[in-house]
Amino acid sequence: TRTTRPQRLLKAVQDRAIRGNPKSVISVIDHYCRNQEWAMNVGDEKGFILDSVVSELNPQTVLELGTYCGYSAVRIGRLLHSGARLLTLEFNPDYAAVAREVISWAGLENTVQLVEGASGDWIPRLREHFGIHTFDFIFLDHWKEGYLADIKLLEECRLLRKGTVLLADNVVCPGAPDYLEYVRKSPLYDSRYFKSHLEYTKAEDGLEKSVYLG
Ligand SMILES: Cc1ncnc2c1ncn2[C@@H]1O[C@H](/C=C/CNC(=O)c2cc(-c3ccc(F)cc3)cc(O)c2O)[C@@H](O)[C@H]1O
Ligand SMILES: [Mg+2]
Repeated sequence: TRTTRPQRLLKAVQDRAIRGNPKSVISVIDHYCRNQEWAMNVGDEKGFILDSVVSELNPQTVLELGTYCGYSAVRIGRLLHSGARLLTLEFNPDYAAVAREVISWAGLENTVQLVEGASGDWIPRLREHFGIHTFDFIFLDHWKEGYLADIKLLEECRLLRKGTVLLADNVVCPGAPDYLEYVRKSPLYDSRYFKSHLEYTKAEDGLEKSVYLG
């Protein structure tokens, strides 16, 4: 049977990227998705904003919701200092299998841990299962209608602390209106929009950065 888009993206990484070199994995995926086959990675333009938020924060514990092919897990993981860890949740086993290969090709298997399953099932178990106290940084990039439920669940599970930064992809395209309204209205958050473009296109999109005030 035909290969899937994630499998073709992985093949491009294995054929063209240098093993153990996250920067080359990122540039191979961006080149492939810009020139051969679009895919819903955060991409290079919004990725640059993601990089600056992570670099400024220098987080020790990071959570990502929605791994897909592992592009943003590699983007974030490459910037983490020794001892820092990224947990990334992915419920589609085919995407998870591709993402594990991409993360391993980048040489980040000791920094990035992919956990297979639904965010709603796993968030309540992260503390007891992984010994996580609170997260320093959270990247939301899974189904857009799931953003709001998951941020509320993270609050309930007390996995946020004063200063935890949440960064949400696609708040304009495809859009996450209920999430945006919540973080912009809630006194619990100090929220700011970073205008950018939908990956590999000229369409508007952007990232919402929300700091939990506790
Ligand atoms: C509750 C739960 N738990 C665990 N994993 C979960 C999960 N819910 C979803 N996932 C996983 O996360 C990824 C899903 C990503 C969804 N992203 C988008 O839909 C998306 C779409 C566009 C887009 C924009 C314009 C268009 F015309 C078409 C598409 C751009 C983007 O950047 C996107 O992120 C995917 O790997 C899915 O399996
Ligand atoms: Mg996205």
